[in-house]
Amino acid sequence: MTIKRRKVSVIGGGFTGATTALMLAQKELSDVVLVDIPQNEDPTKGKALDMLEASPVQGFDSNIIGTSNYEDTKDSDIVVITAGIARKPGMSRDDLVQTNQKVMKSVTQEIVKYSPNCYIIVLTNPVDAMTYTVFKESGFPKERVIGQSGVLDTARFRTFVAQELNLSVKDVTGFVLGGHGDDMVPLIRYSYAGGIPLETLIPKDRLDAIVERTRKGGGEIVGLLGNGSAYYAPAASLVQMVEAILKDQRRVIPAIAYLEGEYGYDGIYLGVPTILGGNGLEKIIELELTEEEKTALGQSASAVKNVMEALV
Ligand SMILES: NC(=O)c1ccc[n+]([C@@H]2O[C@H](COP(=O)([O-])OP(=O)(O)OC[C@H]3O[C@@H](n4cnc5c(N)ncnc54)[C@H](O)[C@@H]3O)[C@@H](O)[C@H]2O)c1
Ligand SMILES: O=C(O)C[C@H](O)C(=O)O
Repeated sequence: MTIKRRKVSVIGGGFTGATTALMLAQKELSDVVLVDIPQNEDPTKGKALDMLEASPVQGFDSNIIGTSNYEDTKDSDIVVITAGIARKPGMSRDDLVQTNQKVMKSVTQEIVKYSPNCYIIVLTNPVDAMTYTVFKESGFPKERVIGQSGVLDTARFRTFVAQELNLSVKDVTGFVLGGHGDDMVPLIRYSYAGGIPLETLIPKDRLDAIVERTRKGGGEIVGLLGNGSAYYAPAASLVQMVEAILKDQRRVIPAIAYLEGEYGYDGIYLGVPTILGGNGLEKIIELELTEEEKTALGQSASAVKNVMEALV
């Protein structure tokens, strides 16, 4: 019996795509195929070769190639989509919808052609609506098409809480519900430091400030970078999701999932707590929400629905 190496293709070889490829290889999760448009083929090959040349120093054995030929993605276990444009200062994620919808449709057709059994994880913004676009275009079951936002938004929240309390980030847990926009809903009631509820450790006004900073976390980085958006923490977030599926970890991870009645929503993709494992999105965890939390989630869902109405 031959044991096959795992293969992850990353579509879009820009900041998030290239960083994701490197992090996947550094963890030896799979071989990696980094795909960009034909005009960028040489720089994409160059990035992949440069990463590969880091492997003897760092001691990882994953292969990495750069390409614009989708045949190279054949039989991928997981395909991550980071292709498209990113926002610049003064723009919202929703301003990207028209351009990126077209990109989602074309790359999905190629993905499906060569890897009809893969799992797809979407990063491209506006990510809730782009995940929906990929779901429709692929014809895949909902368990195999998910989007990334919650791991990143939660990571930002955990970072700010750890800074506030001067504690290890490892001891801080939390999670964020809803769409990946400024109306996202960090759930304080379910957030802890070493098992101790945050509400008992941080005064309300400070917690409110942390929630607000989390909501605007993407914009804070866009403002600082000046010519693009975050990529290190987004790439790390994608890698956590890929790892949960490839290793069948059954981790509780906030992901953008297709809702069919859960939380009172039907036919939209929205960030919710899920179980990710070898079968992709194995379960959506439904929590009892307070009236205030339901209202906040409703606002976030309305923002996602508004973007979905702009889809063609
Ligand atoms: N969901 C999230 O949490 C999250 C986090 C970070 C970034 N993003 C989004 O991810 C996307 C990528 O961000 P980035 O910083 O990597 O941008 P980037 O501009 O650095 O890279 C995008 C790459 O996609 C390529 N591309 C464009 N059209 C393509 C196509 N048809 N096929 C293949 N490749 C194509 C471009 O040539 C470019 O190299 C943006 O939409 C950004 O908003 C989302
Ligand atoms: O903010 C952006 O445009 C990119 C990404 O969605 C993020 O949250 O960092």
